[in-house]
Amino acid sequence: MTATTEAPASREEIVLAARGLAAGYGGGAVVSDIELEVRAGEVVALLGANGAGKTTTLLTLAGELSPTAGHVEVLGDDRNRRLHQRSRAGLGLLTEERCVFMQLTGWQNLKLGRGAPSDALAYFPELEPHLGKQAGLLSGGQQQMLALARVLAAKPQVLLADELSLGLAPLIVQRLLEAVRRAADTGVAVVLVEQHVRQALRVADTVHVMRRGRQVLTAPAAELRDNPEQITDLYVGRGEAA
Ligand SMILES: Nc1ncnc2c1ncn2[C@@H]1O[C@H](COP(=O)(O)OP(=O)(O)OP(=O)(O)O)[C@@H](O)[C@H]1O
Repeated sequence: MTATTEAPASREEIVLAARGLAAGYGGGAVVSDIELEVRAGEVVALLGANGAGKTTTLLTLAGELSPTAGHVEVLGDDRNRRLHQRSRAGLGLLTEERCVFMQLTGWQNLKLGRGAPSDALAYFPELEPHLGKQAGLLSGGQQQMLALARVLAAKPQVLLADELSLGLAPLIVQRLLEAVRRAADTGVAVVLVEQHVRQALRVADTVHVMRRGRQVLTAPAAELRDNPEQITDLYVGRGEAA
């Protein structure tokens, strides 16, 4: 759930940052030395092979996990806040599990959000004819659109999205990522964890590639679009600076 209690951030303002961040499970760090800045209107993609530490990083940015070192700043607040507190301040999170109430209808799902259903439908008008159905009976793509629409309708200042595209057809992935880009173009700061490298490069401004819990490349997406293999090489350690 999200809320918008802060004044909207101006472009170029850093609204989310990780400084020397380390985090993990049960006291041990599985990600370390994470340095990241996200400005209003910017889409930052976290890429990397399975197990590289993308989700762990995202959950720590959200406040689901506490840092074991370093800190996260959200909208100027560098205290170790929990997810519900960051949500109240204007952070929206979509986790890998589809954030949809399967027993409720599409409409009920939208009404449970903090934003207006009409704002949600402005992102995905194709959902409208299906909103009377129980969400559990919608397709995977429709469920994901519903989840993203509900979060975006709440007008978050920061959106963290983990593998929106998991198991979905390329055209749906494109739709979802285009909506994320549109939201960023209205000023939302976005961090996107994505497996589809080419699709991510199309919408991202900045890319961080992770390997074994560390950043191995930070670069403007535009520099990588013609050579996405450079990224997947890094997944397996090829092309990494010695
Ligand atoms: N709940 C957990 N408890 C213990 N270890 C975990 C937990 N979740 C993830 N890990 C471990 O942390 C490391 C990083 O996992 P993480 O999910 O952050 O990677 P990822 O890059 O998001 O991978 P994927 O693309 O497969 O989701 C992995 O070694 C993983 O096994």
